[in-house]
Amino acid sequence: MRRVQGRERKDPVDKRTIAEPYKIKVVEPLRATTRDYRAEKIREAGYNTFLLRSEDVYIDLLTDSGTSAMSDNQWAGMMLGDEAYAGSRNFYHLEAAVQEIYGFRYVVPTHQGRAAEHITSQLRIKPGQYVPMNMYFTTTREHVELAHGIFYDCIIDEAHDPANPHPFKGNVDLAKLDRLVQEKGRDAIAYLSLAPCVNMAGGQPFSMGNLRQVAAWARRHGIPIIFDATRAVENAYFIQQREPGYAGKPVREILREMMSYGEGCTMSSKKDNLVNIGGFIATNNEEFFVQAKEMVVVYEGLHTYGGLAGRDMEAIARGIYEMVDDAYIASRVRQVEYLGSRLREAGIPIVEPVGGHAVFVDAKRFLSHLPQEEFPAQALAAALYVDSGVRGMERGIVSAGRDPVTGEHRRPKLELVRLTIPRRVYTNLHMDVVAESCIALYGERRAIRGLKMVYEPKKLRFFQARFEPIVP
Ligand SMILES: Cc1ncc(COP(=O)(O)O)c(C=O)c1O
Ligand SMILES: N[C@@H](Cc1ccc(O)cc1)C(=O)O
Repeated sequence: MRRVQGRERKDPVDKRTIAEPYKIKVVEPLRATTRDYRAEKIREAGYNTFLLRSEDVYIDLLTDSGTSAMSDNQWAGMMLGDEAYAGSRNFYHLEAAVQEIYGFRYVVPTHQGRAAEHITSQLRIKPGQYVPMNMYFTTTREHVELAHGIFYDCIIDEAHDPANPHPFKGNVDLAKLDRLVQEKGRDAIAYLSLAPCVNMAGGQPFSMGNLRQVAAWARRHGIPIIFDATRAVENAYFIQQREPGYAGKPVREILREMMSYGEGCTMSSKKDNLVNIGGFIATNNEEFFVQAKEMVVVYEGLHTYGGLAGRDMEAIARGIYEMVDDAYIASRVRQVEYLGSRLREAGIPIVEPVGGHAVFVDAKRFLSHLPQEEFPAQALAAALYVDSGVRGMERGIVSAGRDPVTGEHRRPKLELVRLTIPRRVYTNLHMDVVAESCIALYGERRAIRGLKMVYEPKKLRFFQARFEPIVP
C-alpha cells in the first residue's frame, strides 16, 4: 500500500486513491521533544499516559473522545449559540437532530456520556438487579455498580480472543442471556445495555442480524434495550461493508434501523457527534424521560441545557448531520484500518479485525516476557511515549480494576494498548510515524521492563494510578 494521505480502493479495477472528503483550514503546531525529555516526563507522570501534559505529547492517540476537529459549519454554529438559561434555540436544534437521525422522541442533554449513564443507572436499576452488557465499559459499569446493580457480560466468546477474525465480535451471545434469565429470573434484569463498536473489545461492531435476534429475545421477556450509542455510526459503517443486504445502503438508514430496536440510548457526543464536549439521553419512554428531566436539574442543569452551553448544543446538532455522511465515515474508519495494516504487515500483534476508532496492540503477545501482574500494556504505552512522543492508553488489567466483592484484580483476557484516532485530525503520515515507532519498539521489546503500582485510586484507577519500573 502506498504511504500517501489517502487510502486505496480494494476494487482491483480502480486503484485510485480516495482522499479525505475535506480540506484543512486551520492548523495547530505540534511540538517535538527529545527522548531524554520524554523519559523524564513519563517518570514524573508515574508511567501513566493520562498524567502527561498534552504539550509534551507529539501525536496524541490517547482517545477519540472530545478530540475531533470540528467543521467550519460547526464553528459557524458556535457563533449562533443562544446562551439563554431556559429554552435555548440550540436545544431545539439538538432535539430535532436526534429525533431525525437517531429516531428517538425525547432528548435530555447532559455534559457528557457518563452523566447520561449516571442518570440512567440511578433511575432504571433496582439494587441487586443485573445489567447485561456486550463487554464492560469502565464508566458504564462503574455507574451500574454505584446504583447497586451487577454487570453481566453477554458478549460472544470470540470478543475475548484478540486474534479471532470474527467480523462482528460485538455480537451478543443469546445463550448467555438465556442462562441469566433461567438462573435469576426476568425481574432480576434491569435492562440490556448494548454498545455498538464495543470499545474494550477493540472497537468491534455487532451485526444487524444479531441485533434483531437480541431485540426479539428482549421483547419476548419484556426487557428494554438501552444503547450506549457512543460509536453507533462506526458500527453502521461496518454493517454496510460486511453484512449481506446492507451494501450500498446509506449509513444514515442503517443507524436509524439499529436504533429502532432500542427503547433509547445514552450518548457521549464527544465521539461520533464530532464535538469536544456533550452528551444526551434519548428515549421513546415518556415516563423515563420525565424522571430523567427531573434528575438532570439536580446534577447537570435545566433540562434544556443539561450542563452545556447553547453553542455546544449547536455544534452537536450540526455534528449529528455530518457524522452520517457516507464519504466522511468511510474515510474515518479506513484511516484506522490503514494504521492497523501497517502494524499487521510488520508482524506486530494487534486485535483483529481492526475496529472503528482505534488500533489495539496486543501487549500480552508483544511483551510475552512480562506476566500480567507487571502491567505489560501500561509498560508498553509508557515505552511508546518515550520512543516517539506518541501517546496511547492501557486497556488491560489496570483498566479492569478490582472485583467489588472479592477485592482482587480482575484479570481480563485482553491486555491491550489502544492507539485511538481522533476524527479529522491527523493525516496518514502521522499514522506512519506511529507505525514506525511501534515497529522499532517491537525490535527492542525484550528491553521493556515491567511496572509495579505504587498508587491506586479506589475508582476508575487507570486514570490516576502511578507506577514505577521493576528493578531486576
Ligand atoms: C463506550 C463508551 N461509553 C461511555 C463513555 C463515557 O462517555 P464520556 O467520556 O463522555 O463521559 C465512553 C467514553 O468515556 C465510551 O467510550
Ligand atoms: N470514552 C473515552 C474516555 C475514557 C477513556 C477511558 C475510560 O476508561 C473511560 C473514559 C474513551 O474511550 O477514550
